[in-house]
Amino acid sequence: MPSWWGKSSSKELKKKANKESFIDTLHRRFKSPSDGNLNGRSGGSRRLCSDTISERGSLSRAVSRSPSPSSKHVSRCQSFAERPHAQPLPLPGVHPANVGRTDSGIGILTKPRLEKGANSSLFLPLPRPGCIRNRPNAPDLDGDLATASVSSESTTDSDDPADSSHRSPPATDYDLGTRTTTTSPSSAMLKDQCAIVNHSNSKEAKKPASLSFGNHTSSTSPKRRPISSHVLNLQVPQHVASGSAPDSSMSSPSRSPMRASSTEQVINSAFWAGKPYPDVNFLGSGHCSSPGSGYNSGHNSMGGDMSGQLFWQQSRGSPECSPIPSPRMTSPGPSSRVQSGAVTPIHPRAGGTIIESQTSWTDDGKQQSHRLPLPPVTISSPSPFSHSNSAAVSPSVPRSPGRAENPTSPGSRWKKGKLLGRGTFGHVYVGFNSERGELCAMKEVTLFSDDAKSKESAKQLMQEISLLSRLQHPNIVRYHGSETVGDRLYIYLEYVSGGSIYKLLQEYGQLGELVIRSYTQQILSGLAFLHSKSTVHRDIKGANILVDPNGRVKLADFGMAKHITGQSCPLSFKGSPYWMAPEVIKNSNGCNLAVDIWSLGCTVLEMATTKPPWSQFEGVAAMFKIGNSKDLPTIPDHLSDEGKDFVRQCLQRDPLHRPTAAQLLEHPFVKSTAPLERPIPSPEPTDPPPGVTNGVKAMGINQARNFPTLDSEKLAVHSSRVSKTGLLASDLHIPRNISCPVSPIGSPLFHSRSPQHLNGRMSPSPIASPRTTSGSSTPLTGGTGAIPFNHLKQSVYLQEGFGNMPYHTNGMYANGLAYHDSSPDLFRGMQPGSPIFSELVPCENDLIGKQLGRPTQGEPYDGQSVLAVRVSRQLLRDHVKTKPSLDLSPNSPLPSRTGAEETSMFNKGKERWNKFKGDETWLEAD
Ligand SMILES: Nc1ncnc2c1ncn2[C@@H]1O[C@H](COP(=O)(O)OP(=O)(O)OP(=O)(O)O)[C@@H](O)[C@H]1O
Repeated sequence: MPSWWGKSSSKELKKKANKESFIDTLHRRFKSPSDGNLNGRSGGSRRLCSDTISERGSLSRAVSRSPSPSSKHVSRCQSFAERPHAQPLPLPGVHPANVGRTDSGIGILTKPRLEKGANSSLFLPLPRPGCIRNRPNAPDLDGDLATASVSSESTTDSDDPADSSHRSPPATDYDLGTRTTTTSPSSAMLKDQCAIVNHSNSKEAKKPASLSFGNHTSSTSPKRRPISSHVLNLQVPQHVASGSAPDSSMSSPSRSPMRASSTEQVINSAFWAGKPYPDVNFLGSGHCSSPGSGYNSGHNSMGGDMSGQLFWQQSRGSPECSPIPSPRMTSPGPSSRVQSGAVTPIHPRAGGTIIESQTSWTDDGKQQSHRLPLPPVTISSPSPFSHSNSAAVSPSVPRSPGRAENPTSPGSRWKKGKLLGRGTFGHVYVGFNSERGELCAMKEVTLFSDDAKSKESAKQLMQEISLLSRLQHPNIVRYHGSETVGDRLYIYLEYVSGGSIYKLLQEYGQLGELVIRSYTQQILSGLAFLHSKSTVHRDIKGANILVDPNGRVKLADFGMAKHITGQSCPLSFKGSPYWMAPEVIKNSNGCNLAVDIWSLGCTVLEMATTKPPWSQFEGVAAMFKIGNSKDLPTIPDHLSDEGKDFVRQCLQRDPLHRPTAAQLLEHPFVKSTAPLERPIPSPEPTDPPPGVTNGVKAMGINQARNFPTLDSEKLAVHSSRVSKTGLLASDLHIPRNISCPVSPIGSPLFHSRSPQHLNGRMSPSPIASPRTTSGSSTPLTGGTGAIPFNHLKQSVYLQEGFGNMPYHTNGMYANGLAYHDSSPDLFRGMQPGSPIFSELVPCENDLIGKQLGRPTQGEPYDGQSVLAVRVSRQLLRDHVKTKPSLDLSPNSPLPSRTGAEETSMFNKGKERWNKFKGDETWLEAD
């Protein structure tokens, strides 16, 4: 055992207690009814130190033994007092060799002391430095957490992330020791700790800051800050919405070599030379989004570490862990994030490390910590997150596949796979459900409680969870649920395997305009939906936009998102510098939602050039340029006039002049955008009648369960566009490459399968047609009945069952299988108001059906069923290629057939499909 054991263990003991309280608070906040009457405060405060330590050990052991979430879990929900085998951890100062590590992993020598501590009013009798003052009347942890988001917006003391991460090791230990001597329970210890941190921060804040955002004028000399740590820690005084400084990679001293480099550059920059730009009234909460984005997921998000954001670096390599592992990601070399400690999830001591490892590692470059021994006790209990923050809040949101069988522990069904990327809060892994064969993205966050950064991170995570759980849109990454497992929080998200736009740009260079148009259109679609929910993303940039293999785009990383209640509200200093709107930098009033539009304009430029605007400037200089000049960024010549105009529209300095996302969807740059998706080959059914089942499978469970939820708001948003556009058949954009929907695979035989047939987890359709409900319809769809239907280039999504497949835009999609082909014949002739067209148009609770003269009340929509039925059967007829013969009229008979006839028809269809597939000419005869 290294010599630092004693000191470190003392620190660990204290941190453990604090962490317990912290996690307990999380549990209380997300406590499910099943958790019983968990008095968070008392429960947490009454915990004995020994219990806490013991549990920690248990957790640690559990982790090391089975890093997979699927392993037995230890829940913080259970009272430690209920754990008979809980045992204390080794005492500080005890050499590991002397710690009798039993099966329970308990250091025998530690027990008496711990018990003593436990008996002495539950506190660890650690020294308390007299220089540390307790915060008088400090609010309890609940309060802290409950107002976590507020804290950053209302507190007067900025939680400079640098403080926590850059305190000298001795001071840190001293502080930690101090906390442990408090006579309060663990929760109180956390409070004290927070007080200490705040105190520290306060002191730090009193120092001349290198840069002060806010009404306070920056008044510092860069010399006042140690280069290695604080130079780039922008001290961000709060304005209305400020407070704790963000989590901070900003404060991370060594996120990456590039950061170090950047630091030097910053030091040498004019700005840091003591010449702040007085005209730039930097205000805000100090939240500068994901520093992890900074270098890991796209950089330049302001989250504290300006060192990683002040300079645009074109070739950082893949900032994220590509599905194709890059050396950077896997190499432990100096440039790797792991080594750089770049992306510390929540707490610097957790970042960039293999949590499962008990290997000590440096903290702040000087201090070491280690994992505690692991008792054998592993207790699995429901996680508060699982209940209150999971998809359970929305019946239409699919929880993790395992939830149906094990609703209390979704994570137990997911196995952690390869690392996808790292962010501010933690690591993101592929999750695989070996029982379902499904994938997800698991964001793993280690929860710490001993500093303001952790609280801030927790706040943002909870905010992200809260928002995402209510957002269901094809262009927004899907949230499946979350849970706490031990001291880790797992957030289960839709897996978008293509990575971010940023990553694509870094790996493949600038995008072609058609791709830019498509991506932009989809981003806009997501933003329009998000804004319709009065929610602003605040961190739109390439790194936070994921792309799936089919070119579908999804907004991600809602850690900075905020629900706003009015048209405008005080703007927090959040975002990524290069993408940040002027009003955010200047804190002028404006429509909050418009900040996303500005960022979108920057993102368009990013897609066109691989760099955000003003990337030639250092970050702060760029911010000055954005916030204090009248200049517009250079728009590349190769962008079309429409593209240039689109960018100019977005980059209007007056936010009130910027079009809304819904309005921009009408911009010619994106209005006629065609989807990029390629046809999805439809596996051939092997057996006729069983082929029905095969066909269903072929469509994919994920597809079937990922249709967007029927959302009247969505319909309203899109229908409003429709109403402006007018319903002209000529506007119908039928993309090329019809795929599965017209395949005979989607024969009427499919109709007999109810949605539940897919996997028993699908919910009944709220828009099921009589045929569907009778169990005979919904061809092609496998029963999902979902139709993200875009007509007139409008995105209208209908869904039943699970929902949220990123489908959208200028294609007609049914059942997760998009009509990719501009096979106009199938739809040509459909006029607004025509029966078939009407059937394709969702009519429930939207304006479209009314405009089309369709019944809008009481008549379920099943247009896709009708269309699919007719298309399928037409394809089975002799004159398939003779498009004029296609009778898509809803009045065309749908003769009932016997099973044998259906089978025969299916076989014919299959044969014909095999003949036709791959031959697109038949669809282009006209
Ligand atoms: N749903 C997902 N599917 C695939 N990859 C993902 C997904 N979510 C995140 N990732 C990957 O993980 C990386 C980090 O994720 P994310 O940005 O959400 O974490 P974060 O902590 O919020 O980061 P940030 O520092 O940007 O706030 C991303 O850059 C991306 O590469």
